[in-house]
Formats: sequence, structure tokens, C-alpha cells
Amino acid sequence: MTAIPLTSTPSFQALETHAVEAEDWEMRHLFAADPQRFERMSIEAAGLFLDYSKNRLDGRTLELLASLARERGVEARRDAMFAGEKINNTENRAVLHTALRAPRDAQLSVDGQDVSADVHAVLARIKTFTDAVRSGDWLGHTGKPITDIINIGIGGSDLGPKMVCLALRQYSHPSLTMHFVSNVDGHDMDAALEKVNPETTLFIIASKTFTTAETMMNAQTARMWFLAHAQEEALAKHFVAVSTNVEAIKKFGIDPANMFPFWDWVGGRYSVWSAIGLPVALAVGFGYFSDFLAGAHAMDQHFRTAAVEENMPMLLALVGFWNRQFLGCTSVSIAPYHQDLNRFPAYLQQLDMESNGKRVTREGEPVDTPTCPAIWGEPGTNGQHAYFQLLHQGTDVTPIDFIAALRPAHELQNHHTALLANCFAQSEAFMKGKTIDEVRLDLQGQGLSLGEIERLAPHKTFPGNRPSNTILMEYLTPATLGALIALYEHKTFVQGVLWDLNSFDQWGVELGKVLAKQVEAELKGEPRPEQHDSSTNGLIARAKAAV
Ligand SMILES: O=P(O)(O)OC[C@H]1O[C@](O)(CO)[C@@H](O)[C@@H]1O
Repeated sequence: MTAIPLTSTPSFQALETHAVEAEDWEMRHLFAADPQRFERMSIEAAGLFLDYSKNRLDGRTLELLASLARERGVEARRDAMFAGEKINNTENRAVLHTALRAPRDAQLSVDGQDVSADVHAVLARIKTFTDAVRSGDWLGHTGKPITDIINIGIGGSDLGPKMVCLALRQYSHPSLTMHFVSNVDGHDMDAALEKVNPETTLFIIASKTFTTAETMMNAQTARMWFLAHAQEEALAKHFVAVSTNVEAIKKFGIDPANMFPFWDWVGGRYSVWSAIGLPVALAVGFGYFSDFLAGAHAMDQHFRTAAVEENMPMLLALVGFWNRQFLGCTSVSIAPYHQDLNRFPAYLQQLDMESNGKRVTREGEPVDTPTCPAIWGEPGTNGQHAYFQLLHQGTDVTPIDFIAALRPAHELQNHHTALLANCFAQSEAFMKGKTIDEVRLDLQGQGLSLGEIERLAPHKTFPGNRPSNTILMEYLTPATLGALIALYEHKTFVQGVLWDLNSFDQWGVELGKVLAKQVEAELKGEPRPEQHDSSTNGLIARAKAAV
């Protein structure tokens, strides 16, 4: 059934009218008029706290957004996802990453298959394997324990495990070093192999499809490198695979006993909870990996049961939708004020943009509004000294998500105080800005001449009124990290439903893959009449001349 176009829904139309009224709103005045604004526009769930009060909206905006969510059927689609319905309609697949973190007694089956039993059987294997590697019982072919793990994968088979391993650095095994190779650029593999010893290295070949060109090439290179130092029989001690494609892993030469499976109902960018999280379980141990899953499950429970108005992922999604749709914001900046979350923005780029970077609805009709904004960011204080200039005074308004832990995992309290001070001060500055009159007063106080004051004042004025959210947790732990990722997964899902997108396919990555195969054949010398545009032909010719 074709959904009503977004712009034809009564709530959207009411929001359009409301947005015109809201055009002149100044957040500093909204705060002054309502001393309860922070209490009213903040929420706690699953160990996280979200303050969304520094957005250019009011109670009425939130009411209209909540009605829109209901009109677009967000709750029904959420329930369909949790129930295992095939909501990924272009691939005819269920979407069940939430089942990967549900307890053993959760009842769920897809096509007659007991999903819970399958998930927990693989978790048990992950436990046995990771315990053996971590304890030193799993030995390399010359009898030495494993010291280095190289995960070979790309996209969802890299970004999640890499981001989480970095984020949970404090929980990691002291003598296991994790490496991640994703890029087909040989510099990536070369740099990793330089650091490791084949006797003590374990390779994880992580690929849902086990056909991804970059991963297959990197896996073959790793295999050849290993076989230059050891016999074929030794492979079983040093290569394991994570995939849904058992035939392909056999063909590659990995024993299915060394394969950790997952299922087609787990999307690549939602897969860190599956066996794709093997590097995480190796790094932090199965106990903390279970805590990570439990944190995400706590957020799932909240998302599943809380009313729209009290539902953290829905609120984050609705506020983001307002900023995108009615304030015209084309990108969102993610600012973790926690060094260990430094890969979190990159992780969210795939999660959000591969999910909602779409221009047709679930039924293939062109969308009638803009969809996913671009997602980007860096750890906050570093960003402050790089691109925050544009965020404060540039011509585009970019909403920011500030993310911080209230307590550090170190004893350098003065550093942590400075970090939090920066985080909170930035959100205040974005909201309040500094008017030209305030700037003039400041400059007068410094004893500047009138001419100097008028020359400098426009440069020192901050428009303010720039939206941000702040997400806090007590500590960055496996559980709070799990909840944080699940929060963004569900936010992405809700926005996809508002736009009526299929957030679980990614056809947009295919064209480049097909063309790359053709160009690669040409670069290798396959004779072809010049068949591209003059730019592509010219670039190919230059590369061939350089060989
Ligand atoms: O795990 P695979 O099958 O190697 O895929 C890797 C990545 O490639 C993509 O399919 C995009 O090309 C992502 O969706 C996925 O996470």
C-alpha cells in the first residue's frame, strides 16, 4: 500500500504553518520565558540522559511532531520490526538486530526458524572461542599464544568492531593487540602486517556476503603472507571467518568449524551485536561483550514501550527531523567529548547515511521532501580548534550532538573538568550567541575607540540560536556504549519511517562497484575501446602510463 506523501499529511501541514511562526524564535528568549525548559525537554533512559532543550522549538512543536510520528505509523512499524516482519521490502528480509541482544528466553522465529536459539548458540561459540584465545589456551601453529588479531572487513564489518574496541579500550585484554584492515589500498594491509608475527597472529575475515571485493583481496593477501611463513595445515589455527555465506568461506579454505555465522536479517551496519562483534569479545572478554548487548537491549525495551513523547530515540529523531525539514539543516555534526569515542562519528556516518540516504519511498515513489542530512564530526575539543568556527559563524546552521561521560576512567580530574566545561560552554555559546550590542559593550570595556569598536564588532558577533542536543552518561562502559549505539539505530529507524524509506537496503553503493570492476580490468591491460567519458579515459591512461 502506498503511504500518503509526507507533505500531504495533516501533521506535516500543521508543522509547516507552525514553522513559519517559529522563524523568528530566539532560543535565549525561549529559555528566559520558561525556567522549566531543561526539565521539560530532557529525558533519561537505559543509563543515558538526553537534553534536547537547546533546539529551536517549543511544546507545541513537540506535540505536532509526535502526531506526525503517529500518523506515519512509527509505532506500528517499530512493532513490525521487533516481531520479525520483513520490513526490508526490496530484499524481502526481516530486520532483527534487536534479537541479537535479547535474552535467551525471548520468543522469536522467522520463517519457522527459532531466532533466539540460533543467536544464543552462536554466542556460546563466541564465548568458548574468545575465552580460549584470551586465556592463552588457543595456540598458534608453533605452540605460542595469540598476541595480535587482524580483523579484515569493510563497512559494517569494520566500523562497528573498530569503533567499539577503541571505545572500550579501558576494558581490553592487556596483551592482545587489535588491528583493523579495511582499505583495498595496500598501504593498510602492509602497515598491519609489518607489526605482527605470523606465529602469534589470528586473522578474522569478516564479511556478511563474503564477496566484497576489498575484503576478498585483503583476505587473499593475508593468506599468502601467512603461507609464506607456514604450511597449509597451520591455517586453521590462524584464520577464522564471520559470515552468512558458508559456501564462500569453504571455497576460501576456511574450515566451517572456524566460521561464526550470522543471518540475512542482520544488516551490515547493524551487525556489531552479531559475530561481527568477535573482535570486541576478544578484546574485552565475553562478560563485557554481554554487558554491551544488555545495554543495547535496555534501550530496545525503552524504545519498544515508552510513549512517543517519552521515548528517547523517537525524540532524538523528531528533533532531528524538525531541524532537517523546517530549519533546512543539511548536515549534523557529532561531537563526542570523549577521546575513546573518536570513531563514533565515522560509525554513525554509515549507520545514518547508508540507511536514510535515499530519494525514493518504500514503494519507489520520489520523496517529496529532503531526507538524510550529512553526518560528520570529530572529538569535540579537537573540532573546536578546527571547524567550530564555521559552526559558530558560518552561513549554514549545523545542529550538533554533544556526547560526554560525567566521570572519566582516569584520575586526571582536572582534565575531565576542563573537558566537560568545554562541552557545556560550547552548547551554551551555540544557543545564546553574542549580539552586536554585547560585543560593543565588551569592546568599550577594553577601552577601544569608537571607530575600532565598529570595525571589529561584526567580526566578533555570534548569531547563536544554533541547535544542539547533549547526551550524557555516567561512565563510558560496555552497557552505556551499547545503549548509545542502539539509541542512534532507533533514531535512524524512526526518521526512515517518517520519510517512508526502506532504511535497510543500500542499492546506492552498487553502481561504483560494477564500474570499478570494468576499470580494474582495463588498468590490468584488458584491451577495450575507450568507452568512458574523456575524464575517465584520461585518468585511466595516466595510471597505465605510470605502471
Ligand atoms: O560484510 P560485507 O558483505 O563484506 O559488506 C561490507 C559493507 O559493504 C556494504 O554492502 C556496502 O557496499 C555495506 O552495507 C556493508 O556493511
